[in-house]
Amino acid sequence: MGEPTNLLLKLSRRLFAEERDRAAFVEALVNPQPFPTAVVWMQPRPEVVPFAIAPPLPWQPAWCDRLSGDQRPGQHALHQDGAYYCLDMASVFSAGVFSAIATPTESVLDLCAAPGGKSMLAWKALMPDHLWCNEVIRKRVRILISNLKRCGLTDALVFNLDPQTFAEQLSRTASVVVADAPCSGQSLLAKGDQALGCFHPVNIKKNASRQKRILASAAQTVAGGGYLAYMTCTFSPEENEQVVDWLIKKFPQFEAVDVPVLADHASPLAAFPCYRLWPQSGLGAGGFTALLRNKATSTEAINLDFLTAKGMQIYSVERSP
Ligand SMILES: C[S@@+](CC[C@H](N)C(=O)[O-])C[C@H]1O[C@@H](n2cnc3c(N)ncnc32)[C@H](O)[C@@H]1O
Repeated sequence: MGEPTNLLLKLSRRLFAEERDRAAFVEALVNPQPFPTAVVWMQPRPEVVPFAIAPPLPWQPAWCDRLSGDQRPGQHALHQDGAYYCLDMASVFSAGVFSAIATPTESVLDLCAAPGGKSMLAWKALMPDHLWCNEVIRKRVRILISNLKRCGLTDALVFNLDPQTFAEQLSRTASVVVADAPCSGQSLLAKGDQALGCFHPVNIKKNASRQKRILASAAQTVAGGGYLAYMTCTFSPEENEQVVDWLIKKFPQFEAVDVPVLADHASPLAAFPCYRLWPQSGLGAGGFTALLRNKATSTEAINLDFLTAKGMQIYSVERSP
């Protein structure tokens, strides 16, 4: 077992009142354990699923399976065929907020999309007429397109733009905007990955500023009556509850809404609804998620010229027999 740093111990004291909970949280980060993988079925689930499946969780959609034990679904031929997308259960947890949105939706904009997990989950959960997937880092666009193409989301449009461009060009347009924001990545430790400086106050502050910038653009892009889903894979309140609190104050037309399937995971660190998955739950590496609704009514028509000029189309590939 590794030794916890002072910064991790300090964070644990801010997150939990009970010593037992602090110890379990710290242990999950310094002594990583394997987490179950999830598969999201992008094609109809075969009658015989070639994996051992764990019992479903309350927030797990019917088109998603949680695998038991140490299985490698990414190496199966069905994966190459685009039958499913593999991800961490923490992503499925965060996407649980989609269950509180009426379907079908007109348009979903995923502002921080690569490699594509939340786009896939949004597409399955919300059945949008339009799926717009944006990734600001150019070299990550390729993996995003490759995953969307493999899984058959060839109607999606892919963008490589700063989120501010959407606020300008698709102002008050999208039914749902997803901001799975870059963060300090503290939950990566629970998976045994490195997350250098993830507890350092300067790093946390820098991430919180970037998250607020992204959310300000996101808020301006949501149509009247539409939704903004905010999620991270980190634990610092500065990047989670405090960012949502900032958003509600800055854009008072937004309110955080209840997500009934996540009720057991309500964050005790906010007076409004938002949700946390802890790494010590054993269900996933952890994360934060919140759903905000735009109470305003004004909506603008889709700017088709912008979509045509900046959206990259995904062409389907012929599958080999
Ligand atoms: C947590 S990852 C997204 C994971 C993805 N949503 C998924 O489920 O597969 C955050 C993404 O935000 C992108 N990003 C970094 N800086 C950004 C910025 N200033 N604005 C928007 N996205 C940014 C990163 O390149 C990264 O792809």
